[in-house]
Amino acid sequence: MDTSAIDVRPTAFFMTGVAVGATSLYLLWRPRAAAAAPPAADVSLVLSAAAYAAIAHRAQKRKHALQSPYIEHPLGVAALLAEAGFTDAPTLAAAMLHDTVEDTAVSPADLHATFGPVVAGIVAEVTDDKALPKAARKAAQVAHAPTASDAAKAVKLADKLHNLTDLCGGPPVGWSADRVREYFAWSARVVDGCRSVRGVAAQALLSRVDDVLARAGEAAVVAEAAAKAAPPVEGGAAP
Ligand SMILES: Nc1nc2c(ncn2[C@@H]2O[C@H](COP(=O)(O)OP(=O)(O)O)[C@@H](OP(=O)(O)OP(=O)(O)O)[C@H]2O)c(=O)[nH]1
Repeated sequence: MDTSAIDVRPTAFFMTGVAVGATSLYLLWRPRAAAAAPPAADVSLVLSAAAYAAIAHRAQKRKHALQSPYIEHPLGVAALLAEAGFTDAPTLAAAMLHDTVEDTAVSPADLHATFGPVVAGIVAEVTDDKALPKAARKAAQVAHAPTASDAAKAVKLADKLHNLTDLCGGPPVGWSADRVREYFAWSARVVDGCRSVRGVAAQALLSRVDDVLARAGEAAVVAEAAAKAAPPVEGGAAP
Protein backbone atom coordinates (compact mmCIF):
# COMPACT_ATOMS: atom_id res chain seq x y z
CA MET A 1 0.00 0.00 0.00
CA ASP A 2 1.27 3.41 -0.93
CA THR A 3 1.24 5.39 2.29
CA SER A 4 2.76 8.50 0.81
CA ALA A 5 -0.71 9.76 -0.05
CA ILE A 6 -1.87 9.78 3.59
CA ASP A 7 -1.74 13.18 5.19
CA VAL A 8 -0.04 12.56 8.56
CA ARG A 9 -0.66 16.09 9.88
CA PRO A 10 -4.04 15.33 11.58
CA THR A 11 -2.49 12.23 13.24
CA ALA A 12 0.52 14.20 14.49
CA PHE A 13 -1.82 16.90 15.76
CA PHE A 14 -3.96 14.30 17.53
CA MET A 15 -0.93 12.58 19.11
CA THR A 16 0.43 15.91 20.36
CA GLY A 17 -2.97 16.62 21.94
CA VAL A 18 -2.98 13.22 23.65
CA ALA A 19 0.55 13.78 24.96
CA VAL A 20 -0.26 17.25 26.32
CA GLY A 21 -3.50 15.96 27.88
CA ALA A 22 -1.82 12.96 29.48
CA THR A 23 0.99 15.13 30.86
CA SER A 24 -1.52 17.58 32.36
CA LEU A 25 -3.53 14.76 33.90
CA TYR A 26 -0.35 13.23 35.35
CA LEU A 27 0.74 16.57 36.81
CA LEU A 28 -2.73 17.01 38.35
CA TRP A 29 -2.89 13.42 39.64
CA ARG A 30 0.63 13.18 41.05
CA PRO A 31 0.15 15.40 44.14
CA ARG A 32 -3.24 13.78 44.85
CA ALA A 33 -1.72 10.30 44.59
CA ALA A 34 1.11 11.37 46.88
CA ALA A 35 -1.42 12.75 49.39
CA ALA A 36 -3.56 9.62 49.20
CA ALA A 37 -0.62 7.28 49.76
CA PRO A 38 1.65 8.47 52.58
CA PRO A 39 5.24 7.20 52.55
CA ALA A 40 5.69 3.81 54.20
CA ALA A 41 8.00 5.38 56.80
CA ASP A 42 5.18 7.71 57.92
CA VAL A 43 2.66 4.87 58.23
CA SER A 44 5.25 2.87 60.13
CA LEU A 45 5.97 5.74 62.56
CA VAL A 46 2.29 6.30 63.37
CA LEU A 47 1.49 2.60 63.80
CA SER A 48 4.62 2.03 65.91
CA ALA A 49 3.55 4.90 68.15
CA ALA A 50 0.07 3.36 68.50
CA ALA A 51 1.53 -0.03 69.44
CA TYR A 52 3.97 1.59 71.91
CA ALA A 53 1.19 3.61 73.56
CA ALA A 54 -1.06 0.52 73.78
CA ILE A 55 1.64 -1.30 75.77
CA ALA A 56 2.46 1.73 77.95
CA HIS A 57 -1.23 2.26 78.88
CA ARG A 58 -2.08 -1.46 79.04
CA ALA A 59 -3.07 -1.44 82.71
CA GLN A 60 -5.15 1.78 82.58
CA LYS A 61 -8.82 2.42 81.92
CA ARG A 62 -10.77 5.59 81.14
CA LYS A 63 -12.59 7.11 84.11
CA HIS A 64 -16.07 7.06 82.57
CA ALA A 65 -18.66 4.39 83.37
CA LEU A 66 -17.72 2.27 80.36
CA GLN A 67 -14.20 1.84 81.82
CA SER A 68 -12.81 1.40 78.32
CA PRO A 69 -9.09 0.69 77.87
CA TYR A 70 -7.16 3.99 78.18
CA ILE A 71 -5.66 3.62 74.70
CA GLU A 72 -9.08 4.62 73.37
CA HIS A 73 -8.16 8.25 74.25
CA PRO A 74 -4.76 8.55 72.47
CA LEU A 75 -6.20 6.73 69.43
CA GLY A 76 -9.20 9.05 69.48
CA VAL A 77 -7.00 12.16 69.71
CA ALA A 78 -4.91 11.03 66.72
CA ALA A 79 -8.09 10.18 64.76
CA LEU A 80 -9.53 13.66 65.42
CA LEU A 81 -6.35 15.24 64.04
CA ALA A 82 -6.52 13.04 60.94
CA GLU A 83 -10.22 13.87 60.44
CA ALA A 84 -9.39 17.58 60.58
CA GLY A 85 -6.82 17.07 57.81
CA PHE A 86 -3.52 16.60 59.63
CA THR A 87 -1.22 14.27 57.67
CA ASP A 88 2.09 15.08 59.39
CA ALA A 89 3.32 11.74 60.80
CA PRO A 90 5.31 13.13 63.79
CA THR A 91 2.23 15.10 64.94
CA LEU A 92 -0.03 12.02 64.63
CA ALA A 93 2.58 9.86 66.40
CA ALA A 94 2.90 12.44 69.19
CA ALA A 95 -0.89 12.40 69.58
CA MET A 96 -0.75 8.63 70.12
CA LEU A 97 2.00 9.09 72.71
CA HIS A 98 0.80 12.32 74.35
CA ASP A 99 -0.06 10.79 77.77
CA THR A 100 2.73 8.21 78.00
CA VAL A 101 5.22 10.35 79.93
CA GLU A 102 2.52 12.00 82.05
CA ASP A 103 0.65 8.84 83.04
CA THR A 104 2.97 5.82 82.62
CA ALA A 105 6.54 4.75 83.41
CA VAL A 106 7.77 5.89 79.96
CA SER A 107 10.44 8.62 80.24
CA PRO A 108 11.23 11.49 77.85
CA ALA A 109 14.54 9.72 77.11
CA ASP A 110 12.67 6.52 76.13
CA LEU A 111 10.58 8.46 73.61
CA HIS A 112 13.63 10.31 72.28
CA ALA A 113 15.49 7.03 71.76
CA THR A 114 12.55 5.27 70.09
CA PHE A 115 10.84 8.03 68.10
CA GLY A 116 13.48 10.78 67.80
CA PRO A 117 13.62 14.41 68.88
CA VAL A 118 10.64 15.79 66.93
CA VAL A 119 8.03 13.38 68.32
CA ALA A 120 9.59 13.45 71.82
CA GLY A 121 9.64 17.26 71.69
CA ILE A 122 5.92 17.56 70.87
CA VAL A 123 5.05 15.10 73.66
CA ALA A 124 7.22 17.06 76.12
CA GLU A 125 5.32 20.24 75.25
CA VAL A 126 1.93 18.69 76.08
CA THR A 127 3.09 16.83 79.22
CA ASP A 128 1.96 18.13 82.62
CA ASP A 129 4.43 18.15 85.50
CA LYS A 130 2.72 15.67 87.84
CA ALA A 131 5.04 16.80 90.68
CA LEU A 132 3.04 20.06 90.84
CA PRO A 133 -0.11 20.33 92.95
CA LYS A 134 -3.25 19.92 90.80
CA ALA A 135 -4.23 23.62 90.76
CA ALA A 136 -0.71 24.68 89.70
CA ARG A 137 -0.65 21.95 87.04
CA LYS A 138 -3.97 23.14 85.59
CA ALA A 139 -2.78 26.79 85.68
CA ALA A 140 0.46 25.80 83.93
CA GLN A 141 -1.48 24.29 80.99
CA VAL A 142 -3.30 27.61 80.52
CA ALA A 143 -0.08 29.61 80.85
CA HIS A 144 2.01 27.45 78.46
CA ALA A 145 -0.57 27.06 75.67
CA PRO A 146 0.12 30.37 73.83
CA THR A 147 3.86 29.70 73.50
CA ALA A 148 3.55 26.07 72.37
CA SER A 149 4.52 25.04 68.83
CA ASP A 150 1.78 24.64 66.22
CA ALA A 151 2.05 20.84 66.47
CA ALA A 152 1.74 20.89 70.28
CA LYS A 153 -1.23 23.30 70.09
CA ALA A 154 -2.94 20.96 67.61
CA VAL A 155 -2.41 17.91 69.85
CA LYS A 156 -3.67 19.87 72.87
CA LEU A 157 -6.79 21.00 70.96
CA ALA A 158 -7.55 17.44 69.83
CA ASP A 159 -6.96 16.23 73.42
CA LYS A 160 -9.50 18.72 74.75
CA LEU A 161 -11.94 17.94 71.90
CA HIS A 162 -11.80 14.24 72.77
CA ASN A 163 -12.22 14.71 76.53
CA LEU A 164 -15.04 17.28 76.18
CA THR A 165 -16.91 15.10 73.66
CA ASP A 166 -16.48 12.23 76.09
CA LEU A 167 -17.99 14.34 78.89
CA CYS A 168 -21.07 15.04 76.74
CA GLY A 169 -21.65 11.29 76.59
CA GLY A 170 -21.22 10.76 80.34
CA PRO A 171 -18.85 12.02 83.07
CA PRO A 172 -16.07 10.10 84.77
CA VAL A 173 -17.50 8.09 87.64
CA GLY A 174 -18.10 10.34 90.66
CA TRP A 175 -17.99 13.68 88.81
CA SER A 176 -20.68 16.20 89.79
CA ALA A 177 -22.32 18.60 87.32
CA ASP A 178 -20.23 21.42 88.86
CA ARG A 179 -17.04 19.51 88.24
CA VAL A 180 -18.06 19.01 84.61
CA ARG A 181 -18.77 22.76 84.27
CA GLU A 182 -15.38 23.55 85.84
CA TYR A 183 -13.64 21.19 83.39
CA PHE A 184 -15.37 22.92 80.44
CA ALA A 185 -14.44 26.38 81.79
CA TRP A 186 -10.80 25.43 82.33
CA SER A 187 -10.60 23.73 78.91
CA ALA A 188 -11.95 26.90 77.28
CA ARG A 189 -9.01 28.83 78.79
CA VAL A 190 -6.49 26.29 77.44
CA VAL A 191 -8.21 26.43 74.03
CA ASP A 192 -8.04 30.25 74.03
CA GLY A 193 -4.27 29.94 74.44
CA CYS A 194 -4.13 27.72 71.35
CA ARG A 195 -6.16 29.96 69.00
CA SER A 196 -3.03 31.34 67.32
CA VAL A 197 -2.36 27.86 65.84
CA ARG A 198 -1.64 28.09 62.10
CA GLY A 199 -2.98 26.00 59.22
CA VAL A 200 -6.25 25.05 57.55
CA ALA A 201 -6.47 21.71 59.39
CA ALA A 202 -5.86 23.42 62.73
CA GLN A 203 -8.64 25.93 62.05
CA ALA A 204 -11.01 23.03 61.20
CA LEU A 205 -10.06 21.45 64.52
CA LEU A 206 -10.64 24.72 66.41
CA SER A 207 -14.10 25.00 64.89
CA ARG A 208 -15.00 21.51 66.20
CA VAL A 209 -13.60 22.41 69.64
CA ASP A 210 -15.78 25.55 69.72
CA ASP A 211 -18.82 23.42 68.83
CA VAL A 212 -18.19 21.09 71.78
CA LEU A 213 -17.37 23.93 74.19
CA ALA A 214 -20.89 25.24 73.49
CA ARG A 215 -22.28 21.96 74.89
CA ALA A 216 -21.20 22.57 78.53
CA GLY A 217 -24.83 22.87 79.71
CA GLU A 218 -25.77 19.62 78.00
CA ALA A 219 -22.81 17.81 79.62
CA ALA A 220 -23.80 19.17 83.05
CA VAL A 221 -27.35 17.83 82.59
CA VAL A 222 -25.94 14.41 81.69
CA ALA A 223 -23.73 14.58 84.81
CA GLU A 224 -26.73 15.52 86.98
CA ALA A 225 -28.63 12.47 85.72
CA ALA A 226 -25.61 10.25 86.32
CA ALA A 227 -25.17 11.71 89.83
CA LYS A 228 -28.78 10.82 90.68
CA ALA A 229 -28.07 7.25 89.67
CA ALA A 230 -24.76 7.17 91.60
CA PRO A 231 -23.96 10.10 94.00
CA PRO A 232 -20.83 12.12 93.04
CA VAL A 233 -17.57 11.82 94.95
CA GLU A 234 -16.16 15.38 95.02
CA GLY A 235 -12.44 15.53 94.15
CA GLY A 236 -12.61 11.92 93.00
CA ALA A 237 -9.30 10.26 92.24
CA ALA A 238 -7.71 10.87 88.83
CA PRO A 239 -5.83 8.02 87.12
N1 LIG B 1 -13.51 13.34 80.03
C1 LIG B 1 -12.84 12.28 80.49
N2 LIG B 1 -11.56 12.46 80.94
C2 LIG B 1 -10.88 11.35 81.39
C3 LIG B 1 -11.48 10.09 81.37
N3 LIG B 1 -10.57 9.19 81.85
C4 LIG B 1 -9.46 9.87 82.13
N4 LIG B 1 -9.63 11.19 81.87
C5 LIG B 1 -8.62 12.21 82.09
O1 LIG B 1 -9.02 12.95 83.23
C6 LIG B 1 -8.41 14.25 83.15
C7 LIG B 1 -9.31 15.22 83.79
O2 LIG B 1 -9.45 14.87 85.12
P1 LIG B 1 -9.01 15.88 86.24
O3 LIG B 1 -9.30 15.26 87.56
O4 LIG B 1 -9.60 17.24 85.95
O5 LIG B 1 -7.46 16.07 86.01
P2 LIG B 1 -6.24 15.11 86.34
O6 LIG B 1 -6.65 13.69 86.03
O7 LIG B 1 -5.19 15.64 85.40
O8 LIG B 1 -5.92 15.33 87.78
C8 LIG B 1 -8.18 14.55 81.69
O9 LIG B 1 -6.85 14.93 81.57
P3 LIG B 1 -6.37 16.32 80.96
O10 LIG B 1 -5.22 16.85 81.72
O11 LIG B 1 -7.51 17.25 80.70
O12 LIG B 1 -5.85 15.88 79.58
P4 LIG B 1 -4.72 14.80 79.27
O13 LIG B 1 -3.64 15.59 78.65
O14 LIG B 1 -4.29 14.15 80.55
O15 LIG B 1 -5.40 13.82 78.36
C9 LIG B 1 -8.49 13.23 80.98
O16 LIG B 1 -7.49 12.83 80.09
C10 LIG B 1 -12.82 9.93 80.90
O17 LIG B 1 -13.40 8.86 80.89
N5 LIG B 1 -13.45 11.06 80.46
